[in-house]
Amino acid sequence: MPLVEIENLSVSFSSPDGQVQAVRDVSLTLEHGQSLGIVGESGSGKSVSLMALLRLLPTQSATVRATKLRLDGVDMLTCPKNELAGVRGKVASLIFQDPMASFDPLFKIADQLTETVLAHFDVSKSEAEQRVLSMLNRVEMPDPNRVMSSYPHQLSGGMLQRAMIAMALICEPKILIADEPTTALDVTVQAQILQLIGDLQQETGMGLIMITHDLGVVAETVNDIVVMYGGKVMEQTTVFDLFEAPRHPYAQALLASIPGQVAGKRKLREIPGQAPNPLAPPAGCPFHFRCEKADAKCVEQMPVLQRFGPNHATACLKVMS
Ligand SMILES: Nc1ncnc2c1ncn2[C@@H]1O[C@H](COP(=O)(O)OP(=O)(O)OP(=O)(O)O)[C@@H](O)[C@H]1O
Repeated sequence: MPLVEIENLSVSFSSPDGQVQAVRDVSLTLEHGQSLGIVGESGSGKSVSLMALLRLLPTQSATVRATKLRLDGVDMLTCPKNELAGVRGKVASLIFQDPMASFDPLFKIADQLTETVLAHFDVSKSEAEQRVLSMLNRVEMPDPNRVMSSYPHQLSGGMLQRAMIAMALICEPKILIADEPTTALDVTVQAQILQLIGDLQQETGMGLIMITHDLGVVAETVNDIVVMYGGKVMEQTTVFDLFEAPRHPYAQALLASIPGQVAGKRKLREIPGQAPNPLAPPAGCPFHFRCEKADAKCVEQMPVLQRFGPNHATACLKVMS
């Protein structure tokens, strides 16, 4: 039984300007112990897809449709509201870009982590404190004893991010969902944190979904990858295959935008043009406005994901023909 099963997921939001079509017919699966990156530029529907899975979207404005939405076997579409927090708490932990948001500024790090342990496990306070210290060591926190007695504002960005990872992992989740976990950090610290997340995923055997706009971020941390654009999946494959032979013109453009990939230059290459308007998505391929290969058919016809071998699927009319 897969850890995550999302099938034909569509999400829209009602807004004063109309319906925002945030996610359109997205399907993806994650097996236990596997790692997946969801990549795409801002607004492509990455976070909303995962928030829909966890049933964390605002019920007043969001309409969620799917033929399957399962987390560790639990049907999240029919799960009673009063059981959702329990399912999420037992199965999934989330880490975000802003670790400050996960901590209460008024309490010491040790107290907050210890409370988390006590809420999840039937252990004594001193045992919980031991677990916290050992987890801080595991996330390679510098000077963990000092960190235990510090308030959140006394830690650097990198240390806070390590503390948030410790808080996420101390619940022993079956899946860690990391949404742009390193965007706010400088490049050296970013690399250390990504390495840490990758190592911990291997060590614990938990599943990992890494959401990012940066292909470089997932290259070292995950095995499989979903490339999203305009609320849709454009390409689905292994990281290795994507880097070796990207098929979709958008995936090719993303790869070309990684510093160092463009013949000798270390400058980010922008993809010219604007993302599609989610209030009025085009009938055809959402990337056709910016695609050098697009023709009249791409403007009218929505490409479906087509398989090329066991591990590679692409939604592009030009690749099929
Ligand atoms: N609560 C909401 N109400 C209305 N629209 C929303 C809401 N949340 C997200 N959206 C819209 O849904 C679309 C997809 O957003 P989403 O956050 O999933 O993008 P993303 O790919 O994760 O990008 P980012 O990296 O910037 O978060 C965007 O157009 C966004 O404005």
